[in-house]
Amino acid sequence: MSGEDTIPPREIELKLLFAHQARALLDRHLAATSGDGGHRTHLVTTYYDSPDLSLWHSGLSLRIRRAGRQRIQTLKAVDEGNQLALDRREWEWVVKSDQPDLSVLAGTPFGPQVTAMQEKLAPVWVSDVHRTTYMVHHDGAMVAVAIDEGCVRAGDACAMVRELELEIRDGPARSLYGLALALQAVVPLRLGVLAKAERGYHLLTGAPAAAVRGGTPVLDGNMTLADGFSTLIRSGLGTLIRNQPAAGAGDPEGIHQMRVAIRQLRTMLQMIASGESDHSVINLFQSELRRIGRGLGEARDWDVLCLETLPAAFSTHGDNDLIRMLVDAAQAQRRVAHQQLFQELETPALTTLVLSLAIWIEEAAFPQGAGQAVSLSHAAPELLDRLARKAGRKGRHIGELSPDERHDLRKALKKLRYGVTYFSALYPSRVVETYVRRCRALLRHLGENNDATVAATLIHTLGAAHLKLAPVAGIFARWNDKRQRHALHALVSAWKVFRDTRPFWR
Ligand SMILES: O=P(O)(O)OP(=O)(O)OP(=O)(O)O
Repeated sequence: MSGEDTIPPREIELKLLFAHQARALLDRHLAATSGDGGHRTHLVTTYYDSPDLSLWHSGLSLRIRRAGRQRIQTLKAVDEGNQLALDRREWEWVVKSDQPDLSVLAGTPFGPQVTAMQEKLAPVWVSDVHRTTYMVHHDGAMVAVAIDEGCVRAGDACAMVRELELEIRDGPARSLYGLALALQAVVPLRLGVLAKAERGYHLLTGAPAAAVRGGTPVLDGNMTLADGFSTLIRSGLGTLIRNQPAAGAGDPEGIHQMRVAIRQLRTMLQMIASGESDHSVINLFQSELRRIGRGLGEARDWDVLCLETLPAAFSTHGDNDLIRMLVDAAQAQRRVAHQQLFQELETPALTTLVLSLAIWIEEAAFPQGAGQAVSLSHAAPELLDRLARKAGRKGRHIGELSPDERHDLRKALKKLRYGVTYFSALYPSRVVETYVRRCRALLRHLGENNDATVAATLIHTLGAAHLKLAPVAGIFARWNDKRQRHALHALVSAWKVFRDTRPFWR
């Protein structure tokens, strides 16, 4: 590739993780599929940056790779998208030494920025992998399938690498998903999202994998409804998978973001289903999303109790043995919920679901019937009306709703808020903002209510398992009832304001 290209060269690849014992089977399968024994190389790649890692912080990685006698310098602009596959701008040059040659960067948009740091650049981490590459034809595409085994090193720290990289060489990028799913049928695989440079960064700094907030893709009113749904689902799948490392490390925000992504995906599938007569495929996706969402939900409930509710409930009580016992018992249950979640995330089920959903939308298995070909701006009012009507129905007699009915209202309102946010670019921002602000206020009070209801159930479970905790569970119950009464009061007022807000899409 040349640094002079006006269209930046891109690298689009999907990473998959596999277990050690799957290696031999993978090689046999790929050798049979590609019709050759694979090409083996030993790649030692040194990444360069300044002591304060400014290249990394500005989304760049600069490296020199030794493969045999050859040295290749690569500049990659870190993927900022939110898709399943990593999609990065990449420039490569053959160079003569192990020192970066910055003169060649002049043809890239980052030349001046990197050159200004010339004096400061030094090796920061190294990836050392044995790679076997197979060229595989799949569904009209040519894909380089590389099996990498080795490690990433930073100082004395080292992390094992065992991954499969599927890189599109020719043909549509969506073929990566189909190939990944085909390989998934041969050996259990899990989607991986950390580039080797990212692993080096975590090793060097000790920073854990961070949660990623799912952005809302901006939709254009001229897009078809089907394209709008595809864009949203792609983005939801990206958020789901990209939070897996943080969630798998027990980061509450990673777990939270995965749960939010599941809810959003379910909302979109429900919107798609509303225009279709055959729901069988959508129902399958929904039930798997619901199942995985349940594990995330349980872990999230214990997180909220331990990290927010209990500290707030006992903030004025000082040190007390029974309170400590209650907190310890809650923490123990939280660990159990996390363990169950980690086990689930270690299975290939999430990867299978995500790849199948990606294929379903990319390969137009995605339903195009019942008005999905109309423009978004044409379809949005009807869709939003439907969501608003449902929320309106569930909010009637708000002051008298049971906890379950309030929960239903909360779910309906969340769907409405997602819908409003997705289509917000189609309307003037001022009117959208007022509507969203009021909807959010309502959801906040419903959330407080829900937290109180969930907390009461969880504390009841702990109290039943440890009878000694009865007095402290009683103190908690009084505090919890009081905050729930406040939240209910605020909810009724917020509902009246929201109910009188004009739907901006009409
Ligand atoms: O060989 P590449 O360019 O795919 O790069 P890599 O060493 O596999 O690193 P990354 O994890 O960034 O794809």
